[in-house]
Amino acid sequence: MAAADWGGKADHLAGERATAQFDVDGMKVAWAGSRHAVEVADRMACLVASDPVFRKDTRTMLSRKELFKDTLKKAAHAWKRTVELHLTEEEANLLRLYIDQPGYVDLHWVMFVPAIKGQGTEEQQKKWLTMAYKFQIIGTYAQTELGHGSNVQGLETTATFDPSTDEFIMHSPTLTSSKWWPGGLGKTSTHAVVYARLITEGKDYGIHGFIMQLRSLDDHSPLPGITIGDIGGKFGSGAYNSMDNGVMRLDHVRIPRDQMLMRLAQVTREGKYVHSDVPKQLLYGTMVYVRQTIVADASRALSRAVCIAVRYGAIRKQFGSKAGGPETQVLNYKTQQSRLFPFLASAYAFRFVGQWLKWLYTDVTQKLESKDFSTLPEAHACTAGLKSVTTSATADAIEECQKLCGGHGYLNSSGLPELFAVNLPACTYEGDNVVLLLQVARFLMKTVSQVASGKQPVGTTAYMGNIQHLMQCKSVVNTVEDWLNPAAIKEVFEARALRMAVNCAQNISKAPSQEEGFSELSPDLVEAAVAHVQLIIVTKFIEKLQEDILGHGVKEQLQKLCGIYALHLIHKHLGDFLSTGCVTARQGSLANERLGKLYAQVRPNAVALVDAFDYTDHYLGSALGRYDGDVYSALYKEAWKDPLNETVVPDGYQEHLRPLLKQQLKLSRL
Ligand SMILES: CCCCC/C=C\C/C=C\C/C=C\C/C=C\C/C=C\CC/C=C/C(=O)SCCNC(=O)CCNC(=O)[C@H](O)C(C)(C)COP(=O)(O)OP(=O)(O)OC[C@H]1O[C@@H](n2cnc3c(N)ncnc32)[C@H](O)[C@@H]1OP(=O)(O)O
Ligand SMILES: Cc1cc2nc3c(=O)[nH]c(=O)nc-3n(C[C@H](O)[C@H](O)[C@H](O)COP(=O)(O)OP(=O)(O)OC[C@H]3O[C@@H](n4cnc5c(N)ncnc54)[C@H](O)[C@@H]3O)c2cc1C
Repeated sequence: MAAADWGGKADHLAGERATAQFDVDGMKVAWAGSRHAVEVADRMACLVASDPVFRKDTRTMLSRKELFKDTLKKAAHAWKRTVELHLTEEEANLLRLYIDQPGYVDLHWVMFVPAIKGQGTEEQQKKWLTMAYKFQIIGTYAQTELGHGSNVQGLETTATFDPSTDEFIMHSPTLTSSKWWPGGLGKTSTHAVVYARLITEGKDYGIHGFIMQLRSLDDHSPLPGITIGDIGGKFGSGAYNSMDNGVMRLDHVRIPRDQMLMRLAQVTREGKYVHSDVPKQLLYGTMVYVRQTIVADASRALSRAVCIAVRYGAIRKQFGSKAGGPETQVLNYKTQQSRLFPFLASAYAFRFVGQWLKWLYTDVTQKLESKDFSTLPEAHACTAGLKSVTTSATADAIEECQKLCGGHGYLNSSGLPELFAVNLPACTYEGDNVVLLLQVARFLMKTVSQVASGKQPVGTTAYMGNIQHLMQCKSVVNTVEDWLNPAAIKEVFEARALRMAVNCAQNISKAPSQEEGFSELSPDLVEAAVAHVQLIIVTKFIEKLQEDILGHGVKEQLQKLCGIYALHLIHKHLGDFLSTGCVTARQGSLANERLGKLYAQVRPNAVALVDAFDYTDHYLGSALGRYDGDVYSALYKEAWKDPLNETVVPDGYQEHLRPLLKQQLKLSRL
């Protein structure tokens, strides 16, 4: 597909593609998850790339107002095409993804609709989702406030029941209770699920969700008592500035009682508070759903950055033989490989763990429907932990890819600054990554204490049941080749994760109270949580390799990437592995030696491995990452599109530059 996009011009990367030792189409299927997934993704990517309305090559040069209007235009056009072409939900989601411009529709589909699905009664779903599915209303998710984001229980907005009118009075009692951040709230949304403290019969029952209409469906003006605006420009050009993140104050706004989302709890006509038999944590269910989707987003963002850096690294040449021979492709430098190939491996690792997480989420949702809530804590820990580890690693990697591309990586036309700016907030939204890792740590501490009392852990913590062995085992690795053994790799990751968790639990137990111990040890707990999450990623990669993987050489390449993913973590976190006694210094250096060999084996396949991501030039949006490798022509062409180049002599010359130059010239003649 990318070849069609490239239009049959010279392929500067043909030599690189010729050295691939595997079937790229087979790898595309492994990456996408199925042949069907490749086909739909291709079709939707081409639809977007071939439609002039979805152009984005000058996006970073637009003013905020122009960018916002462009987003409205693209969203409306996407909806028109969705209806005209009778796209399925899967196709429509992909269309939105390839348009690649954050906007109100993300919040509408990814949070507003799921919040009503998860927290609304059947009747409420029927009423509100019917309108939402037809875009008769546009919704957002208004939880965070100026004063509180992470601490959801600390939110201040109130919803006070008035039995005399059968209404809730929605109110922002303080400046810090202003809703702050919700996407689409600023200028677009007509409705929102608003989270507020429910007060009835004089008692505060904590945070609950309410559906509120915010703007008139006739002229879009805010309804009486509601003050709304945009919170202002954000990091970088283009990027997340297409989104109208908003601020909202409510002044005693009345809504009917039946607009409280009543699946988890109800308020009766008389004002009695009644809690259902479902756990109250389901209030957080929308966040669990979105965290799961963010892992897939992270692998996509990381793979885009890696695709750009690998292709450019194969084109870019610096230095050469002293005898005047050809210069060296920068991708051939070992330092470049050791910085870049772990990201290539991570992109595949995050992709596969994201596919597994989607399965886990579906499984938990089915269990919840039959009132089995037993796997909810694990689903929370897995989504929180994986969201955290994958988004942090992705943001760091995109930044490093910019450096890997040298000066040209710093240009907007490389695509990397925008990719970084748009993915950086994923470390914060849907839960700050450190706050989420502390949730994982809490789950681990509980599991350790259950193991100590003889309970057998299940799922992703099942390894903790093997405590006798894992607390004292020594790695069996004796040669460089031994690090090829998945069982040997898994064992050291399990031992490291368990020992770090047990160390924390033991140290907490020495503190005056559990709470003080947890707080004092929180930096160690975060590291223990990261070790546990990295173990999940490594394990799921190893399990993926046990599946039927079709295509010549595909499995072999994935085995190498799995090795790189695991061994680069051992290298990076060697302190953990040494201090917990899981590996010796010698085994650590054997792992590093193995890593070097794997980099050399991946090198001839690097360009083909990023081709397998199957991105169009439109989606990649990078002069450096073009499929045909014609980097320099593209950079040169892109430069001339800058508004500064619209005139040869710049605006401001007559007022500021000319007088200065004339003045200095006059002075020099005196
Ligand atoms: C180059 C250009 C590219 C352009 C790209 C363009 C487009 C992209 C294209 C597509 C993108 C597609 C999709 C994008 C998807 C999403 C991104 C879109 C938009 C992002 C919008 C962002 C939205 C938000 O941020 S919404 C607000 C989110 N807020 C948070 O996450 C708050 C975090 N805080 C919490 O979750 C909680 O407060 C807390 C930290 C968990 C603490 O909770 P609290 O109740 O105080 O209690 P505890 O006492 O700790 O816990 C009590 C008990 O409950 C358990 N618990 C907690 N949470 C959960 C849960 N979620 N599920 C289950 N159980 C939970 C907890 O463990 C504890 O249990 P215990 O008592 O047994 O220990
Ligand atoms: C681009 C973007 C889009 C967003 N979209 C939405 C949206 O649509 N709807 C919505 O409701 N919200 C949205 N948000 C808000 C987002 O969910 C919050 O910003 C996020 O949950 C973090 O909360 P905070 O800003 O209060 O950070 P804070 O909690 O104030 O974090 C500040 C620092 O304190 C640390 N910290 C906080 N608590 C602890 C603790 N217990 N222990 C240790 N360290 C701690 C954090 O690690 C962080 O370093 C969005 C945010 C962004 C950036």
